[in-house]
Amino acid sequence: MSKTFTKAEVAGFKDEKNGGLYIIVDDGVYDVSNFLEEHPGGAKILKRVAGKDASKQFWKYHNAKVLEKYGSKLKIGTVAETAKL
Ligand code: HEM
Repeated sequence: MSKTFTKAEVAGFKDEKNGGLYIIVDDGVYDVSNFLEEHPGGAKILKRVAGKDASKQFWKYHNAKVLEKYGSKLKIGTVAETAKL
């Protein structure tokens, strides 16, 4: 089940009580709604970047193994626009 999202659509998912929390890492969209309590780095930091592109923060604290392990569980789609300025 993979969907294509625009960044604007992902931006709408930043509230636990209102649809859930999505974050963007590179060109992937991850639903971290049910991962908040499980996240070793804490729920607070994920809530802070919810709805946004958190690639920079993600790669600061994790390596590719993290996405290999959790990616299939949390990834719900990809972002349509990948252009970086
Ligand atoms: C798909 C999303 C994410 C997953 C699956 C994930 C998973 C993990 C895992 C498994 C760890 C344990 C350390 C390790 O094994 O490397 C961790 C630690 C951590 N994560 Fe995340 N994380 C995600 C997103 C984020 C984001 C977006 C941030 C920052 C905004 C963040 C900040 C941290 C921090 C600060 C730690 C603790 C590092 C430490 O104590 O050394 N994580 N995360």
